[in-house]
Amino acid sequence: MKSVKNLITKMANTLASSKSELCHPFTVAVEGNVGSGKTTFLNHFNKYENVAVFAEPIELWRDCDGYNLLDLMYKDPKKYSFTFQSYVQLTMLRQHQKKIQQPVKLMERSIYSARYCFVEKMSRDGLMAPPAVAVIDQWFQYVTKSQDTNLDLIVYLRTSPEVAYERILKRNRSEERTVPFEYIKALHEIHEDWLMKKTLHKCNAPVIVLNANLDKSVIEEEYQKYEPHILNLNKSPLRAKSY
Ligand SMILES: Nc1ncnc2c1ncn2[C@@H]1O[C@H](COP(=O)(O)OP(=O)(O)OP(=O)(O)O)[C@@H](O)[C@H]1O
Ligand SMILES: Nc1nc(=O)c2ncn([C@H]3C[C@H](O)[C@@H](CO)O3)c2[nH]1
Repeated sequence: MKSVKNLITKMANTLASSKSELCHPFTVAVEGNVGSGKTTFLNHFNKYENVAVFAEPIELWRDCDGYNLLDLMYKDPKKYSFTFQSYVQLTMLRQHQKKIQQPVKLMERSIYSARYCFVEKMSRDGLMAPPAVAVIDQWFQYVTKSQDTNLDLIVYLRTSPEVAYERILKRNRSEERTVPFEYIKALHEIHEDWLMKKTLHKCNAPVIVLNANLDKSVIEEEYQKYEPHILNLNKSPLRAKSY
């Protein structure tokens, strides 16, 4: 009788853990400077069927009811920073909320880097006035406390500003043509403070750091080195508590 009871308990626990995985997949955010190679990294993981990959919703930012908010932001940041970040925060929330069948969710950036890196930079540069920052932050605090935006792992594609900038020029995205090196350098320092020194804002998950300066011809090995962590093959313990 005892063995049947144990068997039923075991089955119930297995069911519960698989159900919880369906509701709360192991969620990984790939973070890094502009041009650090996030899209390229995501493409490497697209081949795994148990990973749902979500690229940054840049096409939404390029066409919000017919407006290219990304272009407007880069062309007139003082006028459009708040507008752009409001929409980025909404679209990133939607990415966090997307339900998947797979056990692992891999996202390009997150609602956290939008707030902690980009809004931070706009605030420092006086491109977003303090009242506007306060409103963005109130939404950010409310959303990250009331919705499941938790991350289980952050992959930091760490580049030098010089390498990132060189790649931006080579990719030649139309909206980024006016982006100066100083912006990329400052954004690099903000990522370093957030993810390496952990002196800026909260770092909401364990961070693994990849040397994203490595050239395309050899970087696959760097990606492969961390696959067990990213695919959660070691079945990490229960999810971190909500933030
Ligand atoms: N390891 C690498 N070596 C050389 N070039 C690379 C490497 N990774 C990416 N690139 C190239 O650099 C450019 C930027 O790469 P990618 O679009 O993946 O960066 P990203 O982090 O997604 O940029 P963004 O933040 O702007 O979306 C692309 O032209 C890409 O082909
Ligand atoms: N200002 C600002 N806030 C964000 O939250 C944000 N997220 C991404 N980006 C910019 C970087 C690339 O040009 C392009 C693609 O990543 O979009 C952002 N820009």
